[in-house]
Amino acid sequence: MAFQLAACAEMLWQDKPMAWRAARLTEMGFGVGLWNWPAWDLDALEKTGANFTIMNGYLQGRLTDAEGADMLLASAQETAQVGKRLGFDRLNLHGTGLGDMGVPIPLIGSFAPGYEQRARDTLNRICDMAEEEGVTFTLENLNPIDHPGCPFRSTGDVLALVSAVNRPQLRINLDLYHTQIGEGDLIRWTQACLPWIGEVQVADNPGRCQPGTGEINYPGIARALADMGYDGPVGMEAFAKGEEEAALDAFRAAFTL
Ligand SMILES: O=C(O)C(=O)CO
Repeated sequence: MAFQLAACAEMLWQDKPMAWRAARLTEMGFGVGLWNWPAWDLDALEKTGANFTIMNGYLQGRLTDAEGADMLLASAQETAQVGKRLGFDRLNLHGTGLGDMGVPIPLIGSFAPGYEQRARDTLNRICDMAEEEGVTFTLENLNPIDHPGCPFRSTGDVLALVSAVNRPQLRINLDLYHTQIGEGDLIRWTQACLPWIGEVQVADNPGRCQPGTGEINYPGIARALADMGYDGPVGMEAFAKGEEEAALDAFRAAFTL
């Protein structure tokens, strides 16, 4: 059983240019995940020939009201254009942005009554666009401590929405670091999400560093994923404790069966 391993370049070698990081991950045999595309030099990234796996969209708007939904659809479509240019497999609808003064704000939801139906309608519009563009979006579970106020602060929220929309253009980006903080019970949540998983993301807790630096039994999770028949993407979205190369080797070892 071989998983498709990738790592988030944003969190590694933070003193190096992004294209350098993408090239280094490629040399080491990993796919490349990225955040925040407006800051990047797309030409330089394109030249790396990296296998770009998942990109956090630079999103504006909201899922849950007409005006916000139009904005969100437009920014998801811009994300799709950048994603297609670099050949990303998945585009992540990230639930928060940074407002004035760097305070996190919910971008794609709200807690108003009835928000689920409006959110489903907007996600269906995003799926229609994704079908035309030939791209896949994911919705990621976040946790309420790192992302207070975010509507998708539990695995259950994300599972409920993605399973209700139930379209191939919308998958779950199951982030087990966030699940661990929010809910725990990682293997049961993975099993519940399995039919809709587009990617599994990993980091240990506390500290959000590579597998083996905290309390999560990632080799056990890798075995459970294999037993469930999952052989899809696993992305390390984590800081390196120590040297990046050693952190990536530890990640690879945890997910090599
Ligand atoms: O912002 C976060 O915490 C993320 O997991 C980004 O994907």
